[in-house]
Amino acid sequence: MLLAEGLHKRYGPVSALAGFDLRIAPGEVVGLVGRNGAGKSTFAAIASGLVRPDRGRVCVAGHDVTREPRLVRPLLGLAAQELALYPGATVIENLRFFGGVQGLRGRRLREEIEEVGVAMRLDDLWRRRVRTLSGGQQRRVHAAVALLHRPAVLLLDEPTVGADPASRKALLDTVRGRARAGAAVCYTTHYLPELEILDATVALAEAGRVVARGTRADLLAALPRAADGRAPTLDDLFRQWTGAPTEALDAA
Ligand SMILES: Nc1ncnc2c1ncn2[C@@H]1O[C@H](COP(=O)(O)OP(=O)(O)OP(=O)(O)O)[C@@H](O)[C@H]1O
Repeated sequence: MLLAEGLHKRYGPVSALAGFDLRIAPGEVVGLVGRNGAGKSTFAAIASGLVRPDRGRVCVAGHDVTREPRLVRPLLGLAAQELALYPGATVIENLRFFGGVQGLRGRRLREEIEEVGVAMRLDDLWRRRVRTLSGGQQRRVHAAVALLHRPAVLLLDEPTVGADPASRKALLDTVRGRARAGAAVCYTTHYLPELEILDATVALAEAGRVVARGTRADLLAALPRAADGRAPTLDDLFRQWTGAPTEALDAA
């Protein structure tokens, strides 16, 4: 379980988070959406212990991310927006290295690499150096690293950027499977149809806070019907809070 309470973070004059609260239950996928600069990546960086909040706290399974990093680290898997891989090493060398950092050894390491590699369609790429892969392929390896040790909490920040349809499906299926197995997942995206595929609940961030939170059905039920009687959609929800046109989501 992940619990973020009252997070504040400033970068000089910029307020990145201003009272950000979020709770994610085991087995739940939360789709964290919001326009550029709303604070989504800052939240992921704080929740994974990479950045300290000015105020507020994040707990994973009851442990404070800032105060108890050694306890929390094995429970977390982060695929940040920026790739963190060794470009001169092969795919399998990267997975072995990062699996080892997470404490996987021997047979368990081999089995987890095999499983995540097949699930994420990496099996043709094992011996390729990361720097020779396409952007979408690199992002797939990056997400595989986050999944490798079966963390209780997964933080995935726009993991499908640049993914072709088959790779997108592979990743979404894998994430859904991990949630069914009990992981709490925070999934950031600008592509709202992914929330349906993941059967995600929604957290909508705006100006450093979560301004709407709930199941898709509950949030949509609270919206008025359009003048033409059309049932409201997630795009309508997004537009109501951010004023941003829907096209901005797909273009992002
Ligand atoms: N390291 C940093 N230094 C200065 N400002 C930063 C830094 N990181 C984030 N910010 C600022 O904090 C605010 C929130 O940024 P953040 O990256 O968390 O937004 P986001 O919701 O993830 O956006 P996007 O959808 O573009 O990924 C923005 O105004 C951004 O410019």
